[in-house]
Amino acid sequence: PFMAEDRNMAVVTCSAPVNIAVIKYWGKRDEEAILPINSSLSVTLHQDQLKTTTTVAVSRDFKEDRIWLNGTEDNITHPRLQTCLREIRRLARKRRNSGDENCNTFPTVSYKVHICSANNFPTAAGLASSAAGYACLVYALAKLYGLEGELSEIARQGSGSACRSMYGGFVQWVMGEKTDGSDSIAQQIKPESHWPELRVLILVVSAERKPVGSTTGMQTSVKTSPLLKHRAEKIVPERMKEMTEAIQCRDFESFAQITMKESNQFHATCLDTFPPIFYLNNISRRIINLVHKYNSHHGETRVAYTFDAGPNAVIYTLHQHVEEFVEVVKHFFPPEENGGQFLKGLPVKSVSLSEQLKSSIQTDPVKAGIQYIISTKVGPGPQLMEGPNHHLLGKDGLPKQ
Ligand SMILES: Nc1ncnc2c1ncn2[C@@H]1O[C@H](COP(=O)(O)OP(=O)(O)OP(=O)(O)O)[C@@H](O)[C@H]1O
Ligand SMILES: C[C@@](O)(CCOP(=O)(O)OP(=O)(O)O)CC(=O)O
Repeated sequence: PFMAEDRNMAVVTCSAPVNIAVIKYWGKRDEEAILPINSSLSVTLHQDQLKTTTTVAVSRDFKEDRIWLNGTEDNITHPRLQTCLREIRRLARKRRNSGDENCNTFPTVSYKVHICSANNFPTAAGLASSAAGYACLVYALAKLYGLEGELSEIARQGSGSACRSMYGGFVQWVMGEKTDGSDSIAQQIKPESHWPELRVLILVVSAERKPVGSTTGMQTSVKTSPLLKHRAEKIVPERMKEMTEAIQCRDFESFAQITMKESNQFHATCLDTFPPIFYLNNISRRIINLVHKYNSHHGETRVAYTFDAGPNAVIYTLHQHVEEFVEVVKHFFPPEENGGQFLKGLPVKSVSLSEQLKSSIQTDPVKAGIQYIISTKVGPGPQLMEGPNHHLLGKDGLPKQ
């Protein structure tokens, strides 16, 4: 039903979400297969605000495999991209050879593939584009060839964190122990409907490209940081259990505490790396202080921060606290007058702040310290997008427009 047969072309379009880890993945035990030194856990964000869309097409007319990313042709020989293509084709061949009669409804593996992908958020903003990107690619190719079963193992080989974007809601990536990586897979802990009050705010601090990418950064950390080793062996196993329990019980206090401690320890291992890696900047550190002062003013943990390999903050909170916290952010990081829309995503009403709250936070406002906020929530996993209007490739197999 999802294949528009046109000039012998089969085409499928899918979308996939971003995920933000609350137990961080940092460090590999196998670079080639992308096997981590510890398990990790993340929240899948809603695709209404952030998503990758990918169209894949095969045709006997295509002369070679090609890929377009955000409008421009990219290098198809990228090793991780090649691995994902190879693994999907291997599965498709295996199914064909097994004599499955359904497989005649799906295209033959020998045709070349055209891939066209776009992120609806700035790739340069440092918002986990590789996770949504590889999850989307693997999911779309699997739909094209009619493949089912464990696909997170393939997405993992595109980018480690991508395996977690293969599911919605609350997802763990079990590190596994086998050398072939077949047990290093993602699993959903709870679906997106489990904790409807949970909200996510992304405070975009800087749109610059990061100085050290995740892949090389974690390589250096594995080689040089004794703290990372201790963390992987002793701390993460314990925190995985506590975090899973906090999510199951919708215990925001514990969820928030572990999330912040995890972020801080991840950045501590970056500082323990030699030479050290700095992902946080002065604005990031001001956000951390602001969150702690805000929580202590209220005498309970209402918001939690987490930072990945960049200065942008991701805030987890509950819906009843969103309006006040966004107002606090606006007050202490007043937007540029003509800086464009400050709040994107789910609507947030303006409220007034008490003088007491303002004075208990007690820091100097930093104008334009935060560029904009994306307001979103927990969301589902990858989706098949039906209907030809969604396709990013035209009938000629080339990007539209
Ligand atoms: N839509 C996409 N489809 C396929 N690959 C993508 C897509 N978007 C990004 N990528 C791949 O991911 C790379 C960017 O990944 P990189 O790790 O540098 O940044 P990031 O994903 O934003 O951050 P991080 O992975 O550290 O959280 C791109 O160069 C490209 O190879
Ligand atoms: C800080 C992180 O976001 C690191 C993500 O690293 P990547 O998945 O981008 O790394 P590669 O496996 O080398 O592609 C933490 C996390 O998402 O768990």
